[in-house]
Amino acid sequence: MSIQESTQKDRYQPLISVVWEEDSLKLLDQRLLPENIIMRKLVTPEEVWEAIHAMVVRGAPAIGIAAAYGVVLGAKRYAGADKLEWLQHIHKVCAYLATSRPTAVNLFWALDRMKEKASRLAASEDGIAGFPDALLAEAASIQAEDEDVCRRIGEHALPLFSDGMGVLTHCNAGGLATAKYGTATAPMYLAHEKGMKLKVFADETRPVLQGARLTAFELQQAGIDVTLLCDNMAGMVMSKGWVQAVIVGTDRVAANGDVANKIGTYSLAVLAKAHGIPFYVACPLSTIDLNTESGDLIPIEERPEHEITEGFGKRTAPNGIKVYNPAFDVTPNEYVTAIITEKGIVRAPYREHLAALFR
Ligand SMILES: CSC[C@@H](O)[C@@H](O)C(=O)COP(=O)(O)O
Repeated sequence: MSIQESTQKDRYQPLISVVWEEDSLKLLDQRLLPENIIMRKLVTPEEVWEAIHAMVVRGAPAIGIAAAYGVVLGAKRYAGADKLEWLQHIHKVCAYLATSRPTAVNLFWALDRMKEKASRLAASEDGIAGFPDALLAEAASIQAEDEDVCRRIGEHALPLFSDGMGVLTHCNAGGLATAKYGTATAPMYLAHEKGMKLKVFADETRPVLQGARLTAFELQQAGIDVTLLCDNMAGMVMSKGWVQAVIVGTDRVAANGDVANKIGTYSLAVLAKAHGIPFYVACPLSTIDLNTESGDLIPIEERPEHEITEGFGKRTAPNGIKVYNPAFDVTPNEYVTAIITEKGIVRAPYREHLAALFR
């Protein structure tokens, strides 16, 4: 991957993870946070593929946004004048970007949207010269809409919280994973804006540490009360009565309400149920996949073993040890108290109520 680096000298807040600037895509390298704030400049779809695969950009909505801009970069390569050929070229670029990560359905959703836009352009009377700009406008809309959607998720979720509540979250479903606000963190930001004080507990989130490196970082930067926990401390903290709600994001919700999210989410949901604590999932409609009937059909990414054996930059396991490293797990719908979307709060029976959101 040939990625050019440019360092942001001044810290700004909130950090925006995906930026289109001067005909190129700039991604905040989330692997390097919180120590280094580095934007990487990408100019080809291959670089975007690698950035998604290597988790330079991560989090379901941000992956979708980055991929949409990847299609724009791919479109620039077509030099011919044949509309059908151009459309075939766009389909090829989309099919390629779709192989970068398997679980977050937002990736496929965003690529489908780019393909639909390309089909409309190809069928129009417009000249092919204007197509790249039209595709860029579509990618920019995906990003702008995500910011609005996340804010609306926050507005719907806010009444579930009250001053002084302890709220536990896992992984990073924050501003860094979206255009802004995040999904699970949106009510935290909105509560903060309104002067409501929540006590947030952020799970460290082994093995990649999105909770420690990203959630703890972005909430702390925003001035929100956040306490970092190792994943195996959640039960103890719940048993002390410090947590009144769990809220997480998701990479894909199946038609029956089963939820795929960062590995460790399922254990949290079971713990929450055992302690009588509501377990909320916050996501945009673009994360709900009615074409996947149930959670067991969601493709779960397996990641390299070094994330576990050398996760802290130092070998912490014997050489040659067998390793299992699924990046996500599936929480069965019976553990999910509610799913909070931009269209409102959905409760069981999920199959019926999720389908109604799309009518
Ligand atoms: C709003 S982001 C929702 C999910 O994508 C998030 O919770 C998550 O599991 C991200 O996993 P990651 O592997 O870091 O991409």
